[in-house]
This record gives sequence, C-alpha cells and structure tokens, in this order.
Amino acid sequence: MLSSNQLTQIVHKYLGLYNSTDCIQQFCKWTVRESTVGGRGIIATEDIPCGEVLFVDRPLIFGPRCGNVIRGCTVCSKFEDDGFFKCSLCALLLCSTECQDFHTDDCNIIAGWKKKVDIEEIDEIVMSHALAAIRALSLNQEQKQFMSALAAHTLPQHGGEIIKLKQYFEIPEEIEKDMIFACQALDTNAFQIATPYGKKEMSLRGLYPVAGLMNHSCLPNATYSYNDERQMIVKTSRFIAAGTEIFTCYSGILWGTTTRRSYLFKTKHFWCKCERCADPTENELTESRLSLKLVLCRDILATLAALGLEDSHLCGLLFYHLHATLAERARRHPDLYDGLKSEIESTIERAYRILRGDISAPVDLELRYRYLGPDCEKPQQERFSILSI
Ligand SMILES: C[S@@+](CC[C@H](N)C(=O)[O-])C[C@H]1O[C@@H](n2cnc3c(N)ncnc32)[C@H](O)[C@@H]1O
Repeated sequence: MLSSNQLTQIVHKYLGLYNSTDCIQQFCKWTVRESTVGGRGIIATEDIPCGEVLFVDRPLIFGPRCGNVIRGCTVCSKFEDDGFFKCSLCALLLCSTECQDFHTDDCNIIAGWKKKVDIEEIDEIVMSHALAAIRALSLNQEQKQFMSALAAHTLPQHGGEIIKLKQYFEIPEEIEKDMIFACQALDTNAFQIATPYGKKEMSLRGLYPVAGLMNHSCLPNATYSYNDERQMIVKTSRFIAAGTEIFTCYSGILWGTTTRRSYLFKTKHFWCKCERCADPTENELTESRLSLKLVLCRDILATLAALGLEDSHLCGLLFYHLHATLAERARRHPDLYDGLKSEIESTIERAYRILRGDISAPVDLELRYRYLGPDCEKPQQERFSILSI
C-alpha cells in the first residue's frame, strides 16, 4: 500500500506537475491525504476560490460502458451506421477503414489469444464491454502502478465482462487476472464520459485516476466537465477553505436522500457518510418545506409544458418528485389519502413512462410505480410500506 506522499507524487507526475529529471514541482493547492469519509481523498492545502481549475485529468483506459446494448464502432464510438463490419482478426466492430487503421493496438492483443469459436460467433457487445479492461494490458509500468493504487471492488460480479470474453478466447491466467483487476478498478472509479452534444455516439466510461481519488458528497464542492480530447476538467464549484476535503458527486444531486443512498450502495457499495445524508431534515421535510416543494414542482412542470417539453428527462424527474411529495403528505396524514390518491398514481405513472429504462432514473422509480401506481391493488397501508424502506 502506497503512502499518501508516494501517491501524491505519482499523481503530480501524472498531471505533469512534477518533472523528475529536473526535480521541479509546480505549485498545487491540494494534496492526497486520509479522508474522513473513507480511505484517501483530495484535500485543499490552501484556500481555493470558486470556479478555479483544480486539475485536468486524462483516462488511463476508456471504452464502451457495460450498460450499452447498442452496437457501435469501437474506435470512433459512432452508432447507426450501415457500414459496420467485424474485424476478421479480433472481432471488434468497426465502421470504416480509417477506424480499422486506428484499432491495431487493441487488435494485436486480442488476435494473440487462441479463439475457441469462429469470429462470426463472437458477440460484438461482449467485445465492446470488455474493451476498456483489454486496453489496460497496454499500460506502461508507471500507469499500471497508478491503476493498482486505486480502490477496487472485489465482489464476484466485478469482472463479469472477462468471464464472458473467455467463452470465445483462451486467455492466459495472468492476463485474465490483470483484466479482472482493471474491471474492478473501473467499476469503483470510472466516470461516464459525456457524449458530444448532438452526436450519436456510444456512451463511454473512462478510468480517470486522479478524479478517482476524489470521494463523493451529496453536497459537492467540485464539478467536472470534458473537452473534446476526453480530458476531464475538475473545478471548484464553491469556495474551499484550506484543510477541507474536495468532493465530487457520483449520484444525481436532485434525487431524494433514500434514492441517492440506495443508488450509491447498489452501484458503488458504500453508505454515504456526507453531511447531507447525515441531516435528518432532508428525509423529514417540515410541512412548510413540503408545501414549497409541491409548489415548485408544479410551477416548473407548468413552465416545461408551456415549452412543449412534457416528455423531457427533467419533466420525468419533476413528476417523480411531485409524486414523492404527495405520497409523503398522504403518509403523514392518512385522512388526506383519498383526495390525493389519483394524483399520487398519475404522477408516478408519468414519471415511470418517461424515465423507465434510463439508468440515471431514481432507483426506487420502479418500486414506487408498482406500489403507488394506478395498477396496484394492495391496501393503503401496504402500498405506503415502501416509503419507510
Ligand atoms: C472512487 S473511490 C474514492 C477514493 C477512495 N477513498 C480511495 O481511497 O481510493 C470511491 C470509494 O471511496 C469511498 N467513499 C467515497 N465517498 C464516500 C462517502 N461519501 N461516504 C463513504 N465512503 C465514501 C467508498 O469506499 C468508495 O467505494
């Protein structure tokens, strides 16, 4: 296990802040230290104003996200192309001869493994999901050292991409182990890379190792965006005092506490220890705040309807929140249930219709729809039992 100082040095070198030949260290306002929420984190060593760039990270490895069921070019990520073809050596999906020329590094690795089946029988979606981990095999020693210093979940489901890949190839044990570790590190630390606006591209994940050292808070003080070279620009989103940990947010900021917490537990395997989650008023909104939330949801929904955006993602989220507020009111005042029932049902139905199948939807959307939607015939008490989970 590397010490915080060793890790800070690796991080600085990776970011180009440390030149080992001339021993020149550029000034930096943060460092890697032990975190109060778990493991290591990034801590401000100076006061940092809002809007300041903290670092520009680049992915050690990247590739199509595992949730993708869309066929797309494994080089340029384009989908919806009539000219897709499978490389006859590695079975990766490509869209053009230019992309074929660019895929030789990936191809050389895969083509070196003995195939158990014919190329035509290899599922290109399996190839696409395993690609980020396959690319970890091309990292140099320094990059491998950085990757192995990152946190990694070791539950059996992490690495499933490689188990599927093994149906098609005979993969040496050491190589399999390295790829499984890459999957574990990806599942723990990877970020979804934003798709360029208006472009039809497969959704990608990237292992940004410096950003991977940032812990999560539901009240983050840093934010990130991407440029067209897949670099991640991490900036402060408020003033950060020296000594304070710098947090980003792994969940939806507008989601309710239960939704955020269960999402983080299911997908990232931790119970969030941030101050927002520790604040019971987030769960227990006062009556006046509940009323305010109701008014705001209705007002914004009316504005979106006036703009003709009734089926937008934002509308789906607002219907979900309007439903949650009405259901909470009925839970607190069971005598109001009959009057609120039809709106509780219609709002969750609208939210469900818009957001179903969307991985960024609140995780309890389906459960709420089943228990509090129009088709549920369970008695009132049973329907409301899910609200106390
Ligand atoms: C991407 S890593 C962040 C860096 C990590 N702390 C390390 O030492 O490498 C994510 C892991 O950090 C921990 N973590 C991050 N944010 C947390 C939070 N708000 N509450 C509890 N644990 C958190 C969890 O163990 C999570 O799996």
